[in-house]
Amino acid sequence: MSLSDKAILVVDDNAEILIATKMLLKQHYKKVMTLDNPHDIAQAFAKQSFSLVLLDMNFTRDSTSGAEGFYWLKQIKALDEDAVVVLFTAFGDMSMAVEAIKLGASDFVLKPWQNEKLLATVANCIDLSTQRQKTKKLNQIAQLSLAAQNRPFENLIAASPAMEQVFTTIEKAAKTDANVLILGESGTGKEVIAREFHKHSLRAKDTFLSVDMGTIASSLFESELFGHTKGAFTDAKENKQGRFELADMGTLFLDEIANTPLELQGKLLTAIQNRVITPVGGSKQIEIDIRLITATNVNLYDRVREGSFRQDLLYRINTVEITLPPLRDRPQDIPLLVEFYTHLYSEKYKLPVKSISDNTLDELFTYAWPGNIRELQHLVERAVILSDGNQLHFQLANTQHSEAIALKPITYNLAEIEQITIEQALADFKGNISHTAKALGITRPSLYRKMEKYGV
Ligand SMILES: Nc1ncnc2c1ncn2[C@@H]1O[C@H](COP(=O)(O)OP(=O)(O)OP(=O)(O)O)[C@@H](O)[C@H]1O
Repeated sequence: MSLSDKAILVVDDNAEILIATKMLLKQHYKKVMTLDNPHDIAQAFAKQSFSLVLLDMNFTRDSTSGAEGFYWLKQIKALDEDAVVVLFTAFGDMSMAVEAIKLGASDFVLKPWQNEKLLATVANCIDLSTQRQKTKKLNQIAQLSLAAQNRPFENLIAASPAMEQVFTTIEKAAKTDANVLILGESGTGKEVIAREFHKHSLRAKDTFLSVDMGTIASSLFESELFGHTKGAFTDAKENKQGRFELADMGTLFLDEIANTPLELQGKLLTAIQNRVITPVGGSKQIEIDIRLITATNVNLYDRVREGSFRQDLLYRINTVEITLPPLRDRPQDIPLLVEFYTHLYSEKYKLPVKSISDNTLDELFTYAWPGNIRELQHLVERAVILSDGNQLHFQLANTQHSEAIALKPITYNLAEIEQITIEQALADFKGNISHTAKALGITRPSLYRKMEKYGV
């Protein structure tokens, strides 16, 4: 029989009772600690958490009132409001039992005890403690409205070669616990890809917890990530688990990692490196088992050079690094995304599914998509609602491929520029002559002639 690793604390002033309970419990539980002086309880709690405390009711000689037991029970609850305490007494009666339960004890055991009965009570109470922890964690996750987001993501549209590469990386790395850093412009689908990693990982059945580091007030960073104990600061009315603890056994996704204040980056690094955290106001270290995925739309390497992001942290989080291409570099995905979102929003708003003209599609191919897929999604939604007739019309901002605007031509020779543009367009449209010709604003025969002329 394998021993449970739940920790139990036994507090009794009678040395024989401590020896007997320890011998009995040690057959089933790896960690059994005994104390003959209740004044040492706080010190023991500062060092580790206990799944159960067996507590005597009377410590002073000839005392039978149980008042001491009640006092120490309250002290334990003040140290850890979730502590599961079972009271022991040789002089127990029903009124004492009721009083103890009212004060937060989980059960009551009369001395002398029967071994089987004591073991059954301990096992039940430990189950209760585990259940209580789980419920608390689920409630907190639900409060963060993350439970709903925990469903697998089904709407992943991608057929471009650039995205194929991303999928190959996911296939290779998802089942390892390697830290993943996802880079890419805003709206390119970094969170979608993080969820995809989780969905294909060995932790898929556990929580995927997403934290937007850009929205946490800097004063609350530490407590949001690592939790706090009751009274750690003015508003800390009760113990609260941080996101690292809530994501235990699952995946923690830290979005906008570049927003982590420099003074907290060291603590983050220690937590990731040692897999332990210390809640604010607490002294106990808590072990955590998470898979870490981070994302950012800024250049972290530049941030390291500027001194606003720690290099050691970067090298800790980027074991696997993925750069998501902007939408303008994956034109093959545009028609698929438009079609997907057209159906989605037509259904949502109970409107007929409209088609898209070739001209409009051309406009979408040459558009720069500064907001990437998020922008496309919103534009399609608006077009589904507002377009007259049976075709979709898009209200595009006045931007063209940013590279075309941003980059100076590498040559001023018009023929060379034409050749480079044709080669680039052919690569973008994966050799599709119709789409390339449309994007270039020429006919298919004209494109063939030019390809022949330049030997493309
Ligand atoms: N491949 C895809 N197929 C369908 N929809 C997608 C795809 N990728 C992203 N989206 C949608 O685009 C929107 C933006 O995606 P997401 O939030 O993952 O981007 P992000 O890169 O994390 O953005 P930010 O940097 O602003 O946090 C979401 O509504 C998401 O559902």
